[in-house]
Order: sequence, then structure tokens, then C-alpha cells
Amino acid sequence: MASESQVTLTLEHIGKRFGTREVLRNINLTVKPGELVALIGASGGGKTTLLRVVAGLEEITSGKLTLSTENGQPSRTRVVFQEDRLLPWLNVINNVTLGLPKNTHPYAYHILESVGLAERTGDWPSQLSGGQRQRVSLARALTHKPHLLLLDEPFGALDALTRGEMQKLLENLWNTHKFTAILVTHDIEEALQLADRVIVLRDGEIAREVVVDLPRPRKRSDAHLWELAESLEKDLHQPELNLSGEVAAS
Ligand SMILES: Nc1ncnc2c1ncn2[C@@H]1O[C@H](COP(=O)(O)OP(=O)(O)OP(=O)(O)O)[C@@H](O)[C@H]1O
Repeated sequence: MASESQVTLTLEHIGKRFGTREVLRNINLTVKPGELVALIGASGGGKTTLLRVVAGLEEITSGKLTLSTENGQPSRTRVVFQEDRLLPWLNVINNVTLGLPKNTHPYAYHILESVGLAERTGDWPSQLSGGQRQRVSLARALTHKPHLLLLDEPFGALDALTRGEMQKLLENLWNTHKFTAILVTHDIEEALQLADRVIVLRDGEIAREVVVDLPRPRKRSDAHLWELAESLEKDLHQPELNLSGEVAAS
């Protein structure tokens, strides 16, 4: 079941300071309805801050942020974090439906089925594996029928095998529900597997945008994917340049 209406996110000249520290600078970005954009970049580059700004969890210092739905309805945004943030005293179904009216429960069961947890709805979070808990987090977000889903390294704490399974699951859910998404990740391969566009954030600025124009599901062995991965890898590990263009001494 797709969201009833899709959303466009527009960021214009967004700036964010924490005290005197400038963390985001002149961010200009439009995310189209149904687009999946990955944000990558070195640690401290501002990825989480940008996601929090979009989620409305941080105020911007300058610029303009617009979220507009096709039918003018208020947009719904949900965030999935690296840690699952489930309430340990609620079972799976109650975690997923927390704050939602009773009549949404059948939909919640449907979503839990689609993330492979139909048999685990009565379990406590402590009875689940890390991957299963992240499935619950995804289900909880999707039960709210978000127009915009923000994912902050959602699979970062999982082992490689589980991470691969979760990436496939996210892709399937995105295909089914057609939400717009921003995925923060440290994993270039993950970004290239899933995203329509990869944005490199460096020192609070957009350093590069790469359109990943490859059919899905993408093959890890695809030569073009490897080329993109190599070039993004170089981007991420590029030493800082000083103003004269020389490599700064470390
Ligand atoms: N609440 C805050 N107060 C002060 N500084 C902050 C705050 N939140 C983030 N910062 C600073 O903003 C900068 C960007 O942090 P952010 O978490 O957005 O980076 P990131 O790219 O997500 O990093 P990582 O990949 O390590 O998660 C860092 O220098 C960080 O110390």
C-alpha cells in the first residue's frame, strides 16, 4: 500500500551552527517524490545533523526547508536510527502500534508480516536478534505510512550477512510503499546498491552528487557499480586541501 500522496523535499541554502561551530553550509538539495537518496561522507561531516534538520529535530540557522505533498496534506516523516529504540516493556506489536489508534492494528500486523515477523508479534525486544529488532523499527516507521523515511545508519550495527538481508528488505519495502527516503550510511556499497543518487557531504557542504542510473536489483559484480564505488572511495579519503590547493600537512 503506497502512501496516499508523495512528498518533495527542498533544501535551499541551509546552514546550521552549534554555537560558533558551523556544521552545515549552503546545502541545496531537492529530493523528488519516491526518490531514495544516500548521504555519505567522513565522520563529523554533518550527515546526522542534516537528517535531524530534515526531521525537524534541529532548527536551521539559515536557509529554507520545504516539504510539500502532492495534495497539500501535511507530510508525515519517520526516522529509523542505528539503535532500534524499542521500548523493552512492550512486545513487538505494542511497540509498532504505540500512539496509533486501534483501527491501524491490522495494518501493523500486515507490515510485520512483510518484514518477516508475523510469528514474533508477541515477543519482547529482548527475545529478538539485532536484525529482527531493526525489522521492528522499520515496521514501526512504516505503520505510520510516512511520506518521507529518514534512515540514520540503520544497519550500521549489524553483521555483514544480516546487513545484506536488511538492504534487500529495505529495497522491497521501498518498491512497495513508494516513500521518499534519505539514507545516511558509511557503506559506499550500500549507498550504491540502494540509492538513486549518492550525495557526498564534506565539512558540512555537498562535495559531490552521483546519479546511480542502474536497474534494480543491482548486481554487486556490475562493472559500472565498481567504478562508481572506487571513485567515491577516493572522494571520501581525499586529504583536506588548503586554500592554495596544496595538501595540508597532517
Ligand atoms: N548537539 C550538538 N552540539 C554541538 N555540536 C554538535 C552537535 N551535534 C553535532 N555536532 C557537531 O556537528 C558536527 C557534525 O556532526 P554529525 O553527527 O552531523 O556528523 P556525521 O557526518 O553524522 O558523523 P558520523 O559519521 O561520525 O556519525 C560534528 O563536529 C559534531 O561534533
